[in-house]
Amino acid sequence: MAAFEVRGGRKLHGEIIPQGAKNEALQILCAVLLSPEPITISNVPNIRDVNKLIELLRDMGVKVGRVAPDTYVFQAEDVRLDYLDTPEFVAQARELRGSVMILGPLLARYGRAQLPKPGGDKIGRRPLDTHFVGLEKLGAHLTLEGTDFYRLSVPGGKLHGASMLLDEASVTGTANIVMAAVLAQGTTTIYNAACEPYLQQLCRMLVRMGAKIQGIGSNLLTIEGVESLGGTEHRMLPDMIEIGSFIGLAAMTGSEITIKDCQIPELGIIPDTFRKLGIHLEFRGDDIFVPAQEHYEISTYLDGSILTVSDHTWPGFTPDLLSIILVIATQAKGTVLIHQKMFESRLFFVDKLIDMGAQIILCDPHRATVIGLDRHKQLNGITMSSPDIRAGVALLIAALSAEGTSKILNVEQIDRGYQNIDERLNALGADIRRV
Ligand SMILES: CC(=O)N[C@H]1[C@@H](OP(=O)(O)OP(=O)(O)OC[C@H]2O[C@@H](n3ccc(=O)[nH]c3=O)[C@H](O)[C@@H]2O)O[C@H](CO)[C@@H](O)[C@@H]1O
Ligand SMILES: C=C(OP(=O)(O)O)C(=O)O
Repeated sequence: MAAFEVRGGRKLHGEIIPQGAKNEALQILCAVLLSPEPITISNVPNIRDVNKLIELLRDMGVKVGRVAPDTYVFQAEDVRLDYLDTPEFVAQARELRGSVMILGPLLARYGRAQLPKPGGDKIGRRPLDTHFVGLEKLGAHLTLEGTDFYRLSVPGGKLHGASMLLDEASVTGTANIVMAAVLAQGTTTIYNAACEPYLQQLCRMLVRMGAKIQGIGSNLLTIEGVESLGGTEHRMLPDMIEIGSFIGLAAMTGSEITIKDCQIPELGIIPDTFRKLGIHLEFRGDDIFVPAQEHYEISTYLDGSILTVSDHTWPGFTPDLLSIILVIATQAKGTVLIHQKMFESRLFFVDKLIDMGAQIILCDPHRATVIGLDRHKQLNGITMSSPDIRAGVALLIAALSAEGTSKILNVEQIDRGYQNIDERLNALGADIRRV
């Protein structure tokens, strides 16, 4: 297990370029299974989860060529369905959440698919029912083996369009159903579809491949199935969670940082949510400039009551940035209630922040009240372990702002989603050693 040794208390300075988006990449990579023609994808982040999915696709028979450090060409001409029966496949698919999105494309193109319960962050229950109910509505037949192996087949070989109202706007669930519906016979309508930018990116890529999708960006998608899809080129958006993490890092360490090429219109309410914590952000063209701020003050509601920051499906605030919001609130002036509605085990990492000296009350698994220290007292460096990808980065931010040295164990969690984070932050003046 790798660890980071972090000497805190340094001011960072300079420019940083966000990586391509992890959660977009996982959708887009699965979509290459839909066509026998070459698909070129650029701005691919070099991170564990993405590399594992690329390896999985290669092992399934997809031709993979790396034509530049961040650009790959994929061609799924001969997919080896027999690979799905091997223990190697099961082990690979279990390692990341994104593997679940091979189901839709495989069913649409080959009429069969299977998967063990996928991996990803252990942050509470992560049901897949929306995926399966949607695929069943399109005509797939699901067989469950135990509670953690799913086999799907399509009697007659071809999916059929259907109308459906999803019980929740699941991101990967919507992606799976869309990828199945684009090659189904007839028309599919998906109401209560997730509509976040990465899903819009997926839909736009599918349209360039020949799919017929209407309503992109809304929660009502209408898809007219086509016979086959062709190749295309696609460029990944910058990772909005990384952008938010850098904003948080700058605020917490009192540093001046410019985050380059953010595609600001795609960030939704993320910038304004940071502003509610009193963090100044300036848009300079497509860059976000975060000035060094000695103090930042959490706003209240108009009637003076304590602010709540909570997650919601897009266009609400993403759950993946709540851990970052929570950590930066520990050094703000004022109080905020963090309400993580979607996941029930994502706030337990606050114990580590409390050990570092932060003032936090974990009210219940979903809610934590943070009473900001307003820098009257710095956090203390400690040894801690990274429980999940976003808590891991929140702890890294805490360690970079803390007095003394911290050790963060289990940084593989951070490596799942942040590209060379130690080197990139050291280039801004941080002192992080991988040990
Ligand atoms: C690989 C990938 O893309 N992972 C992201 C994806 O996961 P993923 O697609 O797995 O997450 P889902 O959107 O399915 O659901 C997230 C959680 O929220 C709950 N839920 C969801 C929708 C809803 O309307 N109500 C509700 O309560 C679900 O039960 C689940 O517990 O989306 C999540 C929610 O943005 C992000 O945290 C993950 O980083
Ligand atoms: C929860 C996350 O990832 P995954 O769904 O891959 O576990 C995340 O990216 O914050």
